[in-house]
Amino acid sequence: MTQAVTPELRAWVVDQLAAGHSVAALRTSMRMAGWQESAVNAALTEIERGAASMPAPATAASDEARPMPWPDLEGSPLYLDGGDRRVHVLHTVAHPRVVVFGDLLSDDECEALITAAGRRLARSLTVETQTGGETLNVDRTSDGMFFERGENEIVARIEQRIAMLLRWPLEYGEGLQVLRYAPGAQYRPHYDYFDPAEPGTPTILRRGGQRVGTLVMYLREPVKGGATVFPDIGLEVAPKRGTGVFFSYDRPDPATRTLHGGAPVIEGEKWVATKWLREREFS
Ligand SMILES: O=C(O)CCC(=O)C(=O)O
Ligand SMILES: [Fe+2]
Repeated sequence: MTQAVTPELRAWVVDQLAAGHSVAALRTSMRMAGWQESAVNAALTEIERGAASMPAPATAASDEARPMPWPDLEGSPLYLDGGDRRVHVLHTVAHPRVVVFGDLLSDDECEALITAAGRRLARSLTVETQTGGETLNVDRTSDGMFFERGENEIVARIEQRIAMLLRWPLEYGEGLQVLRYAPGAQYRPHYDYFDPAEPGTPTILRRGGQRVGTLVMYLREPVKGGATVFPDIGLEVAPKRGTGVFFSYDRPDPATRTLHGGAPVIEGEKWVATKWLREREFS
């Protein structure tokens, strides 16, 4: 039996959204109230269609904690269960919310990602050269590519692990991005959320909502340089292979103190894989 979307349910969802509750929080409440996933999806789709033409609420009126991707650090554990792997908790910061994971990826997993991504990086660079359409972004001088979610066995396994560690549905994640930094390459300090003031942002948000968390995983260590830096708090995370730095941000605002960047690589090559998490399903 499929549950129908009643006018009451629809009205309730509209009210909750107007009060500034996130879609992720609504999904959780609806599921807890016994609504089937299909009814939840149908209601949200219907309302999203209507909401596209409505102004967004001016501010998130609620002070209530909304669900965020974050590991269970209750009792300050040294290790976390990543399902198929025991992951180390090396370092945490409260504001911004940062956690550094050790032994998140095996050496073999790092190499497999580099090999799979490297083929595609080479190809995309060739295409750019052929068309002459290479655009040089001075803020980001690395080369990158995206995997599809679940594209191959390694990617799927890592995505599963991340979902379990961060207690965030796999479907809310973007495809894994791989970046390669040659000597001199860097990623200047930036925020990963989409700037609400940019004209293109509402369109981007239609697919999965805002970004709420970033996990940067180091696949290959440079010889020198290449730390992930958080200038607001003076934190530098060393790009150690297999380690990952996660940070979350509950609103698209510099007050989250999530300004971060990739410092210039001085010697050697740095490779990272980045997983961005959205507020809701990214499809
Ligand atoms: O390479 C790094 O250390 C940071 C990467 C980053 O900020 C990103 O991928 O958004
Ligand atoms: Fe970033």
